[in-house]
Amino acid sequence: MGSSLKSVPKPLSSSSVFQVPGLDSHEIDSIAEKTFERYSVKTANRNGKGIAIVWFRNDLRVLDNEALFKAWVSSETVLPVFCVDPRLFGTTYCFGFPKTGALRAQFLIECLDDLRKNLQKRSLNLLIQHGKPEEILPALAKDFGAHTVYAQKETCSEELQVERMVNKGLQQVALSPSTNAMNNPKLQLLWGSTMYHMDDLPFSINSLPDVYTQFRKSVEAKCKIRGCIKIPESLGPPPSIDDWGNVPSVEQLGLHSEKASKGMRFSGGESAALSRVTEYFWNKDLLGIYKETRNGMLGPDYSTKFSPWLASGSLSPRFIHEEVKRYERERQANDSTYWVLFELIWRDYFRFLSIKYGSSLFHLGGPRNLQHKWSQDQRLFESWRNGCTGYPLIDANMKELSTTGFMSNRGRQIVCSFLVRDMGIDWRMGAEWFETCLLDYDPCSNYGNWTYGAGVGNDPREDRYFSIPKQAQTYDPEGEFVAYWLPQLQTLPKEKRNFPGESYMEQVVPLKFGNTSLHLNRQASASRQANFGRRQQMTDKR
Ligand SMILES: Cc1cc2nc3c(=O)[nH]c(=O)nc-3n(C[C@H](O)[C@H](O)[C@H](O)COP(=O)(O)OP(=O)(O)OC[C@H]3O[C@@H](n4cnc5c(N)ncnc54)[C@H](O)[C@@H]3O)c2cc1C
Ligand SMILES: Nc1ncnc2c1ncn2[C@@H]1O[C@H](COP(=O)(O)OP(=O)(O)OP(=O)(O)O)[C@@H](O)[C@H]1O
Repeated sequence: MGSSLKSVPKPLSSSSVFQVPGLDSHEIDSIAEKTFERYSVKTANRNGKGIAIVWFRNDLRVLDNEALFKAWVSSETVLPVFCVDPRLFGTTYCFGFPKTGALRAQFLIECLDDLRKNLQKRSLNLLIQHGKPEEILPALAKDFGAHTVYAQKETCSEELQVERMVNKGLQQVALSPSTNAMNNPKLQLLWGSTMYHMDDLPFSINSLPDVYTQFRKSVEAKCKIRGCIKIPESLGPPPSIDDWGNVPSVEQLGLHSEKASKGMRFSGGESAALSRVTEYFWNKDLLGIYKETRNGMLGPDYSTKFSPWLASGSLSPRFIHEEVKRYERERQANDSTYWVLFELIWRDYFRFLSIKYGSSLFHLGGPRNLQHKWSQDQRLFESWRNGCTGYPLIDANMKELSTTGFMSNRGRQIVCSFLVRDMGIDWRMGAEWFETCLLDYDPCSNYGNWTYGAGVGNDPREDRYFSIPKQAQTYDPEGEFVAYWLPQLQTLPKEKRNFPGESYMEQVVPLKFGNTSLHLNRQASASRQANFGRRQQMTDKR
């Protein structure tokens, strides 16, 4: 990587906001319309009876949604439901941060608006109810006499617990004396979140390789990525419902509305997701240089920015795969076009790891159950969280996170390493703060990457130290990124912006391996490696 970082257009002014995708609402509607047309079928075999419910979770899309398609095939009427679960707006497990920050709540609201609109175009609607799925779904199944509730399968314990309770609630419907003898509703969970289908893996989940490369090579050699599920032009008729419920406002979710005042502002929803794919692959033709730009930090175009839509399920990874293949046929195939799939396989891998390792992904010792003395020093943690550590590269990244709900992959690795290695802070504090803020929060990718960053993940080789001076020199050599987020650095000469000395703020901790020159870092590192109780590498590759 290093100096070969190719650049893409970057923000010019430090107060500009970049809408992602950067298209107006007419263009977005038109791209969504055309994509839906390509993925629509005029007729499909519908042979079911009665009513089926679709319980939308993290699959807020119409295209390539197996739960929606199966519900349609197996019924005469589909009832699509989203439950605004109050637990999602509570607090994180250990440290009591908001479970969903205002920026992600806003993104979710836009996803729901768009999902409703796209269902309405296909003669359906979205019922929005406030409350717990285990209370809402059995009540609806009973009232409508539904035979099945279809939903996308999740893998982490909080979601699994809800699945169990919904299942139990549905069983009780069948036992209730007032229930029609025919009404015995079932919960049918379908796999849908990954690019490679779980049923197609060449090994059982318990035998999932602990080394990513082994996993990747094996699935690439032995599995085929399934095609997207096409959608019937009409999903109607809709059930007869007087009040379909309103999409909530941020305030109704108990949060204060926030909008990114600078940096990127993402538009939620499937239409925006499909438009971002078109913008990045086709309009701007950036897919062909992705591998050379992906380690950037500034602006919307150094990487795909698909993650917020993938996390909410507004975008199917199989759709991205089909678009990559189409681009390779129609434009060019090179390392960059492959590399987007390579990264999506990382995403799949973390999802499958969450099944193999269960709750240990969230525990301090991680999947390897390593014991290490961690600090929970509040002052240090807050300086990290608020972007006041005295290290511009850390502070700029943390300000981007709280202002926009996004941070580059490079930034995430650097701030994670700093919190864990240089500050020695309990990694779960960082992971929970990410859980609050990230638009793309996904328990598997978030906690999976944090356990790797903290050196407690399943693969001991993913145990890395990121040297801030080296990262700054390599990935922000002219200090453009730090000056964008920390305008007080703009007047400094470019080479000083990441190393401002006393003209910036005091550094809250010294770096574990020194912070003056790379040469010194390497010398110092040799003598201090033992501190962490295991081997740490001065490598940047990922
Ligand atoms: C500490 C830490 C926490 C993270 N938390 C999350 C999270 O909660 N949700 C999330 O989606 N990603 C997370 N990531 C992974 C990665 O940083 C983001 O997926 C990526 O920055 C999103 O930007 P992009 O869509 O432009 O990515 P691109 O570079 O364009 O990559 C394309 C897609 O590949 C996937 N991908 C890329 N890198 C990774 C990775 N390391 N792990 C898993 N999937 C990857 C994402 O789905 C991404 O959208 C985390 C990484 C770190 C180091
Ligand atoms: N989707 C999720 N997002 C965030 N955290 C999650 C998610 N799913 C599970 N967790 C976390 O996983 C952890 C383990 O949950 P679980 O109730 O299974 O714990 P456990 O194995 O009994 O652990 P313990 O005894 O330490 O509480 C909790 O911290 C829980 O909040």
